[in-house]
Amino acid sequence: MTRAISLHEVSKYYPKQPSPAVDRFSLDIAPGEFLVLLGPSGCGKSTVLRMIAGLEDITTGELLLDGEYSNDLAPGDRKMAMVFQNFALYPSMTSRENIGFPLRFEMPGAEPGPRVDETARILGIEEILDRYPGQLSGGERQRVAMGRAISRHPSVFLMDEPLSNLDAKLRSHLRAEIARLTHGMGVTTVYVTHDQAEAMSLGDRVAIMRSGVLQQLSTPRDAYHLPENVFVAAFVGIPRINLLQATVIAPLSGGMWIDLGRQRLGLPEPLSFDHQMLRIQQGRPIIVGLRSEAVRISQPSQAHAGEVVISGIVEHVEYQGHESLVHLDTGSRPAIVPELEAPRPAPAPRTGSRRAAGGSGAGLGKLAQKAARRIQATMMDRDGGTNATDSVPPRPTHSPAAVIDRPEGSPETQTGDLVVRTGPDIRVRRGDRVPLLVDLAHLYVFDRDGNRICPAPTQQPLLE
Ligand SMILES: Nc1ncnc2c1ncn2[C@@H]1O[C@H](COP(=O)(O)OP(=O)(O)OP(=O)(O)O)[C@@H](O)[C@H]1O
Repeated sequence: MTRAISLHEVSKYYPKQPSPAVDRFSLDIAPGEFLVLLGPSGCGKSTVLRMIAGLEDITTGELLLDGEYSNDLAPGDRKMAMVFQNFALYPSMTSRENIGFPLRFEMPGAEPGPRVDETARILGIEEILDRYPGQLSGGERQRVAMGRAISRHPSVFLMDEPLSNLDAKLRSHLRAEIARLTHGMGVTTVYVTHDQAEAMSLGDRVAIMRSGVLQQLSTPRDAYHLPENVFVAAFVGIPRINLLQATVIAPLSGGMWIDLGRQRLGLPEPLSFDHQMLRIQQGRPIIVGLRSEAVRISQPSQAHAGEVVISGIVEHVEYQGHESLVHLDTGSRPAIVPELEAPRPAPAPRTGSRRAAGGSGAGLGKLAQKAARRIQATMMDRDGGTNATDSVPPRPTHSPAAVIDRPEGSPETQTGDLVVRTGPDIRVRRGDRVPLLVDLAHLYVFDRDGNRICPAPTQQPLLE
C-alpha cells in the first residue's frame, strides 16, 4: 500500500519564536512519488517531515492522508516508517533483532524471521545479520536502519538526511540503492536533505524551501533550468550560478543592452520575446544569472549565433581533473543572495508584490504601456535625452531589494565575479585577459525582488 499526502497551508509556530518555522506550506504528493524537501539548514524541512509523521503538531493548516483529514491521527496509525541521520539502532541487539524489533508490535504473535530474511536479501546484508551495531561500519549500520523501516512494509518512507553521516563514496552508493529500493517498492517517499546534488539525483520532484516558505516545487530539471527566483537559481547547480548586478539599456531608437558595470551584453536582434519583456526594467536594478556553461573562453571569431563577446581577467584556475573552473574578474558587481548557508535567517522585510513584470495574466498591451512610460521617464531624466544609446542609465543608488545586496563598504568592483567551466587543459594564467563568449540563449534575469523575468515565467501572448 502507498499513500497520497497533502499539506494545505500548513504553518508551524514554535513557542517564543518570532517567525514560523513553516509558513503556509502547501504540497500534494502522489502515491509512490519520491519527493525531496531541499533547502539550507534551518529552513523548516525536518519540521515539515515531522508534521507528516505526527511527531510535531500542526499549528494551522491541514494534513490529508489519502484525502482524509489526519492532523490528529496518532503517529502509530499513519503506517509510516522514518529513517534518520543518526541510525538509532539498539546496541545490545544484533542486526537481525534490530530489523525484527518493530515487527513484534506490528505483527504480534507472528514469526518475524521470514520478513527479516526478505529485507536482508533486498538490502544485501545477509552476512551481517548476526553482528551487533558496534561491529558494523557506518554504511552497514545505515542499511540495517533502512532494513528496520523496510521490513514493516510501510505505506510511506520519511527520510531525514539519512546519508549525511556517511563518506562521499558510500553516500553516492547508498543514494542509488535508496532510489532503486523505493521505486521498486513503489512506496511514497519524502526525503529531507540540504544537499542539492542528492536532491537532484533522487527526487521525482523537489520542494525547495527558504525560511519556512516553499520557493519552488518542480522536477529537478525545471529547478535547474527554470528557477522561479534567484534563491532557487543560486541554491541549485554546481558550480553556483554567476549572479551579477546589472541594468537594462533600451533606447527608443532601437537595440537593447544589459549593462554589467564596465561591460555590456548587446541582446541579439531581432529581440526574442523574452528579451523584449526586459524593456520594462530599464533603469531598475536587475540580476543577471549566467550558469558556468553559458560562458566559454574563446576567440570572438569563434562566436556562434546568439553569443556575444565580453572579456575577463583570470583570477584563479581550479583544476578538477575532468575539467577546470576559471574564476574571472569582468568588472561586474556580484549579487549576493543571503540565507543560502545561514543557520537561521532573520525574517525578510516585505518587499512589494511577488508578481513579476511578465507575471501570469499580464496582458502584453499593459506591459508595453508600462514599458513605454518607463522609457519616457528615463529619457526625460537624461541631459536633453538626445543620444540615449551612448548614455548609461544612472546606477541604482540603493541595493536592490532584500535578496540582492552588496555589503556596506564593499568595493564597487569585486574580483572573481564570474566562474567559467573549461576543459582540464586550458592554458591561461592569473592576470591574463581572455575573451568570453556569452550564450544569451542561456541568460537568466531576475527583477529587484529576485523573481525570474527571463525566461518569462509563464506563457505570454506573442507579439503581433
Ligand atoms: N522544538 C523547537 N523549538 C523551537 N524552535 C525549533 C524547534 N525545532 C525546530 N525549531 C526551529 O525551527 C526552524 C526550522 O527547523 P528545522 O529543523 O525544521 O530546519 P531544517 O531545515 O530541517 O534544518 P537542518 O537541515 O539544520 O536540520 C529552525 O529555526 C529551528 O531552530
